[in-house]
Amino acid sequence: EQQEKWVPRAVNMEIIGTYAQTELGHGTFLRGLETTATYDPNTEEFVLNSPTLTAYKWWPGGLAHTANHCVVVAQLHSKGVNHGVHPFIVQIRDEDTHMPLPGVKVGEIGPKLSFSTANNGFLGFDNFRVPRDSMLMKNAQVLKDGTYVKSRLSKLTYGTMVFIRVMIVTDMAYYLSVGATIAIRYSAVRHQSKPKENEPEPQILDYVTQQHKLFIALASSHAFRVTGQWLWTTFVRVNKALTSGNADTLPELHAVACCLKAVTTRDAASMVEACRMSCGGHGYMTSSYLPILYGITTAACTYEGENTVLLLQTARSLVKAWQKGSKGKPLSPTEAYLMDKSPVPKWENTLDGIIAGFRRVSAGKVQDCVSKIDKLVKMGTSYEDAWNQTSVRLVAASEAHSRAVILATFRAEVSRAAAALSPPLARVLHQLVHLYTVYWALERVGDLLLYTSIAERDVQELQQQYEDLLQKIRPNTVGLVDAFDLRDEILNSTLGAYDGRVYERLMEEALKSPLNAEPVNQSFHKYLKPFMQGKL
Ligand SMILES: CCCCCCC/C=C/C(=O)SCCNC(=O)CCNC(=O)[C@H](O)C(C)(C)COP(=O)(O)OP(=O)(O)OC[C@H]1O[C@@H](n2cnc3c(N)ncnc32)[C@H](O)[C@@H]1OP(=O)(O)O
Ligand SMILES: Cc1cc2nc3c(=O)[nH]c(=O)nc-3n(C[C@H](O)[C@H](O)[C@H](O)COP(=O)(O)OP(=O)(O)OC[C@H]3O[C@@H](n4cnc5c(N)ncnc54)[C@H](O)[C@@H]3O)c2cc1C
Repeated sequence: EQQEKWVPRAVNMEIIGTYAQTELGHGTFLRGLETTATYDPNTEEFVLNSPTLTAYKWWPGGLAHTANHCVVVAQLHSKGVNHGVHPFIVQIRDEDTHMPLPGVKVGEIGPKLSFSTANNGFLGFDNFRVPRDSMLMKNAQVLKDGTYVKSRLSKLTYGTMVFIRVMIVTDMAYYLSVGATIAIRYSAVRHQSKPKENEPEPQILDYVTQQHKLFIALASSHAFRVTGQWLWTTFVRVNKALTSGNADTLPELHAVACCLKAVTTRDAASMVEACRMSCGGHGYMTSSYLPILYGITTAACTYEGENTVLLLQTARSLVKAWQKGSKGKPLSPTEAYLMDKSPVPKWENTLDGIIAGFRRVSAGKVQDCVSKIDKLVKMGTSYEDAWNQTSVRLVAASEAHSRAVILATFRAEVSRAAAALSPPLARVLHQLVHLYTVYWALERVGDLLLYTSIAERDVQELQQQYEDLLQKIRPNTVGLVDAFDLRDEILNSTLGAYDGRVYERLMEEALKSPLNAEPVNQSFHKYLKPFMQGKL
């Protein structure tokens, strides 16, 4: 019924909404949100209120001037009882005049690192009344007399966030494809230095250090696209089960969505920054689009769940799985490897060997965390304090788990798809899987030395494998980014345009600057000249 009321109006853009959950005082700790929705049975309305400054909603995208409705997450009070946070759909602006409704205080939060077009806003309520059916009642309900009917599963309130986190993994694949396209095309056009005096300046793409900076971004885009597809399929399956009342697989989805969102956003932000730096000074130009792209990707490390908090959510699941498995109980498919108690096998410098190695690392880290927590608790430390004292290791265990999931998924999905591909295409994609896997083995060689039987000669061989792969991928690099098929209008970059006219585009953009409208800028007469004449 509520969907019939609201969805058609949202689809035809009569309703422009945003998701107003975060407040000035709380973004992570949802149970600490202060906005209240108090039910009045006499009028069958909820009274929304922002009792403090920190209760003001702060951040929602489009809230300042675009949205005329929003989903507000508030503490639901009925018959004198606080039933916790629940979502409400609330009209905040007049649909004709767009004026804020009486009792609504709304505005823009100010300049940010990026997302300058998102008009993120603040929102406060002063005893603002909304009808009872504003409460989104799919999970929990409030009856006309104020009786609260609890959700069959309180965690379903958090469901929106799982959906967006699942989408973010695929978003990161896209952003990395943009960054890699810009930086690799620029690196094919840019010539610099003379390592061989009797030869012309080479393409900077031929410097192996440049390949080291950029090819991992290219490979990660494919890894995250493939992992994002797998995660979406998992989400659809879990959601289907939820619809029929079965929530058994929700905890596993929540855990894997948390760590994949955290790891893919952090990797995307750091790799886009590497793409920017690989373009030298021109990468620092706004017209290159790389600074803006960095601002977009680094924001994802914070929104939809701050990365550390999410990694700790996954760690919570891994510790619980370890404890469950230690009692002989079955584990979820993505965590089942934690109970592999077989002896550490001889190390193999193969994809399967490395993936198995990362699973050993994750399981070993989880076991170390459980042991440390148990030891602290036995010494009289509270579980909460023991958890906090172990949290750096817990985050690392979560990251290792996430990497094992990405490595295994990337390899499995490309192997499965390869049969339907032309041999040359299959070969190139396998090279990207190989590069991605060996890159992370070398990045985390310390962990592999701690938890597997990898030896020094294996590491040396992996380093050589990696350098050989850079050489093999080089000839196909520009073709691989062209294959993303990103139009110039989408890339929005002087460095990444398909025609490679980098210098002409840089100059064209520079000349558009208002500061070039006149040969002597007015600042000379207002400030420089008086200063030079000692009058300032
Ligand atoms: C193109 C670009 C577009 C950009 C758009 C950007 C839009 C951005 C929007 C936003 O940022 S919206 C706001 C996002 N905010 C968050 O994600 C908040 C993050 N915080 C939390 O999720 C929670 O605070 C917390 C981390 C879960 C901790 O809260 P709490 O202490 O109440 O919970 P716990 O005791 O840790 O866990 C309770 C229980 O619930 C399970 N659980 C938690 N979250 C979920 C979930 N999302 N789905 C399913 N289950 C969840 C958790 O595992 C615990 O279960 P048990 O272990 O007790 O069984
Ligand atoms: C670009 C952008 C768009 C956004 N859009 C929206 C939106 O549309 N709607 C919306 O509701 N919100 C939105 N947000 C807000 C976003 O969801 C929050 O900023 C995010 O959830 C983090 O919460 P916080 O800002 O309170 O940070 P905090 O939680 O205060 O984090 C600060 C630090 O504390 C640490 N910390 C917090 N809790 C723990 C813990 N339990 N254990 C260990 N460390 C901890 C964190 O790791 C972090 O280092 C947006 C934010 C950004 C940047």
